[in-house]
Amino acid sequence: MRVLITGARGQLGRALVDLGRGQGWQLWAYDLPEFDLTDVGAVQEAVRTAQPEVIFNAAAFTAVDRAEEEPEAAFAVNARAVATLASVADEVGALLVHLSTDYVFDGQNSRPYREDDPPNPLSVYGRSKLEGEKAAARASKHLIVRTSWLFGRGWNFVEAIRKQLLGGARQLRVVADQFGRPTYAEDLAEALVRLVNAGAYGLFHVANTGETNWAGFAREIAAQLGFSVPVVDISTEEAGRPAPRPRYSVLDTAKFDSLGQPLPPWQEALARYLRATSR
Ligand SMILES: NC(=O)C1=CN([C@@H]2O[C@H](COP(=O)(O)OP(=O)(O)OC[C@H]3O[C@@H](n4cnc5c(N)ncnc54)[C@H](OP(=O)(O)O)[C@@H]3O)[C@@H](O)[C@H]2O)C=CC1
Ligand SMILES: Cc1cn([C@H]2C[C@H](O)[C@@H](COP(=O)(O)OP(=O)(O)O[C@H]3O[C@@H](C)C(=O)[C@@H](O)[C@H]3O)O2)c(=O)[nH]c1=O
Repeated sequence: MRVLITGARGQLGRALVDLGRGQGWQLWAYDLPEFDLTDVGAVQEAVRTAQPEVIFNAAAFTAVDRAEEEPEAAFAVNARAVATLASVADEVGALLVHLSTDYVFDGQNSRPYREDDPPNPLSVYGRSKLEGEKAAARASKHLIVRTSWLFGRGWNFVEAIRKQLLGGARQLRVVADQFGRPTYAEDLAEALVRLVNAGAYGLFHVANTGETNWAGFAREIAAQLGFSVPVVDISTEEAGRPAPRPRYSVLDTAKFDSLGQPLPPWQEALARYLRATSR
């Protein structure tokens, strides 16, 4: 299969590249600085040269707090560049696989969010990703996958907690009033390939099984790393982050799960990630 991957050195991008090499794909893998998704000419040239059957767009502006200060940059990558990709995907007849986020929801639900629940993003990042979904949906062949709380090779919440623990923190203070589903990039990459191979299109929610809050996630990370450092529950207000985040953004993955196997429990996925990244 001829495959083009953007954001190839990001968490998901790396997992996709590894998976693709193992499956013998003909791969075109791009990322900053040599490839800028916001450069229309560069995107057109890359896609026209590769003539891919599938484009995985794993590139994004993912700094949620920084996006509040830099909306133009966030919208350029997360929304406008996706419109370019969608139109050039159509030109070469490629399937566009695009990633989105639980942060398109406002978190007011009391049950997990389904694909047809109305989005209402609270943050610049969430709004830019929702615009990106609309742009991706204009490609005649598209697969849009919302996921959440990703950890993979790169910078993520697990690494932020590990850094504090290794730095000798005597306690951690972590938000306990935001709920979601942690997801391992390797498992997500496999799920994307399964969806593509099954000929799926449209919108899907994909995440590891189970749900927690950030404090619960931090406790599990500390326990699996062998630290007995206490994790103190704090509120979103106490954390004082610039970007508003949904209080409850648990994704309902029944549509994906019904195609075959649900992804493994997030605790088991975390154990695999920690083994793979132990130093
Ligand atoms: N991380 C998460 O918790 C979640 C992520 N998602 C979505 O999943 C997808 C993958 O996320 P994830 O792997 O974590 O992302 P990462 O931030 O790990 O990787 C994104 C990659 O895109 C690159 N990139 C940024 N801007 C450009 C640009 N203008 N041109 C080319 N490449 C660019 C980044 O480069 P550089 O690092 O140099 O900026 C980085 O290598 C994204 O669509 C994201 O919105 C959804 C839910 C949760
Ligand atoms: C590291 C840390 C975070 N927190 C809080 C801050 C915030 O409210 C929450 C999450 O922190 P982070 O900033 O690491 O995570 P955040 O960047 O909000 O993660 C999001 O990223 C984007 C890209 C997505 O699409 C989402 O699905 C989600 O994964 O935890 C603490 O309270 N204590 C801590 O020590």
